[in-house]
Amino acid sequence: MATRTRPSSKRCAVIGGSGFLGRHLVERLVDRGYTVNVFDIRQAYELPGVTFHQGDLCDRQALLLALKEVSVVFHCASPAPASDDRALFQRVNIDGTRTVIQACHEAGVQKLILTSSASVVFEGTDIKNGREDLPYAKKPIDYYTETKIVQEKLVLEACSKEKGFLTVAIRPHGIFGPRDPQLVPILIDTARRGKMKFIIGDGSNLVDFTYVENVVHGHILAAEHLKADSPLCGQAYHITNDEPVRFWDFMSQILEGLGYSAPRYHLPYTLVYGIALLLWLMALVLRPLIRIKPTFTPMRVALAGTHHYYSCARAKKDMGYQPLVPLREAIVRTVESYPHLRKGA
Ligand SMILES: NC(=O)C1=CN([C@@H]2O[C@H](COP(=O)(O)OP(=O)(O)OC[C@H]3O[C@@H](n4cnc5c(N)ncnc54)[C@H](OP(=O)(O)O)[C@@H]3O)[C@@H](O)[C@H]2O)C=CC1
Ligand SMILES: CC(C)=CCC[C@@H](C)[C@H]1CC[C@H]2C3=C(CC[C@]12C)[C@@]1(C)CCC(=O)C[C@@H]1CC3
Repeated sequence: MATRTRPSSKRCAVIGGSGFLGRHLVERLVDRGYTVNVFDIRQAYELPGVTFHQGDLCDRQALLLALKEVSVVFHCASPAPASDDRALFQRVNIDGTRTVIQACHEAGVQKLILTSSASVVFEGTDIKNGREDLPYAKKPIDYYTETKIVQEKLVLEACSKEKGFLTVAIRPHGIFGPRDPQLVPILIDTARRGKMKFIIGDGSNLVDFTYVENVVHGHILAAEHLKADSPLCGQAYHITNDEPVRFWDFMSQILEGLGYSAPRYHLPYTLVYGIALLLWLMALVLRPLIRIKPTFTPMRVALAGTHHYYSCARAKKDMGYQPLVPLREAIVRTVESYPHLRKGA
């Protein structure tokens, strides 16, 4: 058992603090006067006021060292959705989260803030202004989502005022911003391979894209408002930019901002989804012989061709959330942060 001394409310740990969201969160926490322990499988940077603990979150002993004298834990580690590795998702998002909760108990941590995902309610069909009381997806669109659902339930069910252990889940959607290794790089890679010519469906589907600083703001508000007498205990909160945008307009603004042409030709949604499903099945059958990673997975086609935007009214009401950076400004900042992905660079 770890020795317990009274933790300071300004001492926190960020599990997954070397990742895209995690690092932005760490930087903001340091600005706000927190002392931060980062726990991650890799160390990606150095920062004054931050102590790194390298390890796998499934390793309780390693975690305990990072949680010593910590009162608030942010858990934003996960394998990347693109890894599509069921056993890895199960091990890290489910078994690993159980270990995180257990280690929090042993270390005397008072608050656990989980980065969940709005996709826990998404089944590949339209969601318009979805609220947190939508049921969890019965048929999640991939293993990542399947394990994010179980992970969220584990964390919210662990909330116990009696034990002095409070939990909350933040559900962001479509996080983007400087240093994101997914959205802009995937988009530009697709454009460079000449595959960004088509709009899937009629192009009118609205989606939430959330600037990383707004997601960070939601996490810190949640941590600071989470108290035994607050409505946040054991609840999930959507955090978005609160400006749903046409998926294809958003993609076009990033593409054009970086000097590429926006897609112009339309393809029927059901046709592209059917082809993606076929390719995915073929990849599954051939997996023992050869590992293929198709660009157009059914999950990606569903994300690109359906409405999926969420209400953050609950976060506004319970924790005074308002996005800090509007979408237009967020897109400008993001485009400027990727000079190496500019056409011709
Ligand atoms: N990006 C998005 O659009 C959205 C993200 N989310 C959630 O936000 C969180 C952060 O996402 P994001 O910043 O994009 O992801 P990143 O992959 O950038 O960050 C996750 C970090 O966790 C680390 N990690 C993975 N497995 C382990 C492990 N077993 N032990 C310790 N550390 C580990 C990763 O290391 P390594 O890179 O080596 O794997 C990485 O540094 C995730 O929980 C994700 O599900 C939710 C909604 C949308
Ligand atoms: C809204 C949301 C949850 C975004 C998450 C990030 C990624 C899932 C997207 C980032 C770039 C997107 C993209 C496509 C699908 C979804 C993304 C990977 C396509 C592959 C969809 C089909 C195309 O025509 C090309 C797109 C490239 C960019």
